[in-house]
Amino acid sequence: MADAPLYGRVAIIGLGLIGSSIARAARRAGGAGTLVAYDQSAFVRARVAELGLADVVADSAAEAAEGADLVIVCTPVGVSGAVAAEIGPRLKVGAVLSDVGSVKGAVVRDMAPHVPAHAVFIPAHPIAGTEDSGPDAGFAELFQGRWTILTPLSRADDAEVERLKAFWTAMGANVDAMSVEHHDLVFAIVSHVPHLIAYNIVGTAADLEEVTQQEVIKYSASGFRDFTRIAASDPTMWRDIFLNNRDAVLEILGRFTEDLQALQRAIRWGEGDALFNLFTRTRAIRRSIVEQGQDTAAPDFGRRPPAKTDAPQ
Ligand SMILES: NC(=O)C1=CN([C@@H]2O[C@H](COP(=O)(O)OP(=O)(O)OC[C@H]3O[C@@H](n4cnc5c(N)ncnc54)[C@H](O)[C@@H]3O)[C@@H](O)[C@H]2O)C=CC1
Ligand SMILES: O=C(O)C(=O)Cc1ccc(O)cc1
Repeated sequence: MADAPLYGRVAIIGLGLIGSSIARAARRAGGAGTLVAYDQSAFVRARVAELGLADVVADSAAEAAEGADLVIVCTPVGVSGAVAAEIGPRLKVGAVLSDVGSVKGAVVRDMAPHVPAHAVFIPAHPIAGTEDSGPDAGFAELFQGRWTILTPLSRADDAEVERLKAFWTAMGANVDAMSVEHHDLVFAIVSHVPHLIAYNIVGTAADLEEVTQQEVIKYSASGFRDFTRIAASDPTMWRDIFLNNRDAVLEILGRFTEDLQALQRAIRWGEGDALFNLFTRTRAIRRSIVEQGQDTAAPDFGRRPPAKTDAPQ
């Protein structure tokens, strides 16, 4: 990290898990000269002050954005357009506006119209998080060794994209760039639909009358436990993700449903080879993720060493 901070004044709007982690990580990395925070919740603003997460706690998003070199919107994606409408007119010449939303197409659609020509909008998405929310859930190491995806809108922004990339790199992230459309399809399959499946299976178990709530909790030291962690993720955030990445999620869900029906058929007709071949392929995917060190987001629920053989038992 160079002696001078990458940005003089950084404003963070929304100080939940991600916003407060950026505040902590940016301060530790020396990425910001002055940190300004605003959250619509008075409770969160008070907590940010108590925890000393920012130099200034502003009374409105517009006040936070005033004079900032970098503004990062860290709210649920459903309100990012309204936040941009409020801060857009207050962005100074040369300011960079960014976000952390899990969806990019809808965020660009909703935010970009409010960005003045004298500012630069660079959407971003850190692929790091937990099932927890709020300013107390954040931590400075959250982005360490994780990807952050930038979806720049124009080659004209290249110099600012490099500076934002350096900001995320200083916080420990690996940074990649891709188009908005590609982002939304990729994260529909690797993040959004898996969350939907977790919400669904936990909901199905909760609704089952023969299995009591007690047994669900008692015997959940298996795969189901991993699903319950994911299904504990923030309801507002995930409602907004599904409503705002509708097309990509529906496309992947369509394929998923077809594949699930094929599995159903294989079980019904005793097609063991079809099951075995799929499970062998999926085991290889898991192993390559582990080898690449990308399995550190979730707690380790008693993982056993891999079996020695892949032959059917
Ligand atoms: N939680 C996760 O694992 C990840 C979340 N994201 C994205 O980060 C964003 C924030 O998520 P979290 O930090 O997890 O949520 P969170 O629920 O912990 O924090 C969101 C904060 O935004 C505030 N807020 C809501 N509306 C606001 C408004 N109009 N003006 C100002 N503040 C407002 C809330 O009071 C809350 O403190 C979401 O867009 C989400 O898609 C991205 C990567 C990972
Ligand atoms: O907690 C988990 O397992 C996550 O998958 C965290 C997460 C949630 C949403 C994102 O857009 C990125 C990461």
